[in-house]
Amino acid sequence: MILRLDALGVERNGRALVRDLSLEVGAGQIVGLVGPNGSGKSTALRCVYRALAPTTGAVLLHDRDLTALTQEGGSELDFTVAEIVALGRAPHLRGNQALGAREQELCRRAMTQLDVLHLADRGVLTLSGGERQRVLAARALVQEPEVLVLDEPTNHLDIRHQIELLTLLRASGLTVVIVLHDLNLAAAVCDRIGVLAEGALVAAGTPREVLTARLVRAVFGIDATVVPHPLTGDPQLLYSLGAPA
Ligand SMILES: Nc1ncnc2c1ncn2[C@@H]1O[C@H](COP(=O)(O)OP(=O)(O)OP(=O)(O)O)[C@@H](O)[C@H]1O
Repeated sequence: MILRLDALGVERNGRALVRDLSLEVGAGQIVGLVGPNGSGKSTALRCVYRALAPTTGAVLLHDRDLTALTQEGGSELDFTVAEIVALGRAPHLRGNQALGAREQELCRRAMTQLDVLHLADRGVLTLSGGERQRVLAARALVQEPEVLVLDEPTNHLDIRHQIELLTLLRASGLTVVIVLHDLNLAAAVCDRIGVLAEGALVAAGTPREVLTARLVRAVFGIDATVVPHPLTGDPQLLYSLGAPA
């Protein structure tokens, strides 16, 4: 087990934002967190990438408590796209060492994969939401991280770029923890899904085990018809709007 959330709890102002959350992420797995707005997904992820210290419990990377490790900060002021992506290599370089040929090739490949190479010399502050999101994904990829933690990485992306990003994640073999709102995309990309409601894990398992009409009704309060995807067999949810008044 690479990553383990062990009875994680986060409290703020006497309110439990995350309660007793335990979840395991195996090597090479893509584990999704889904749930309604405000259910604690981002708060849980913040504990994983150490932006937030849990009130109780722990996040363990290879059985080592992450809160004991140092935190690296990052700022994204007015850098160019190429500079931001290159910053992803910083943890692998010594001091002010410049990027070598292999490093530059890695950055170039990631920018090509995320379709931002043509933006290499643009300032990040001038980008659209989706372009910026893709630049941040390219930076994450060039880090060659042991665990990639992504909070709604498809936010702002058009459907082609959503599919391309998730396809890339699948092909990367990386261990990924990802928050997604789109349950159909979550079903397609995740090996396992954890469902949060009011800060607590209410279901966890494969997409097929978890994404049932009953669970969607109970957690999201909506009716959905769940059908197997005709090509992949993944559960897919069909929604219909209420009848017009
Ligand atoms: N620092 C904080 N102080 C007080 N309340 C907070 C703080 N951070 C988050 N919250 C509250 O905790 C709850 C969970 O927030 P969180 O961002 O984890 O939800 P989420 O599941 O990621 O939601 P969304 O789907 O809307 O992105 C929300 O009600 C939010 O308002």
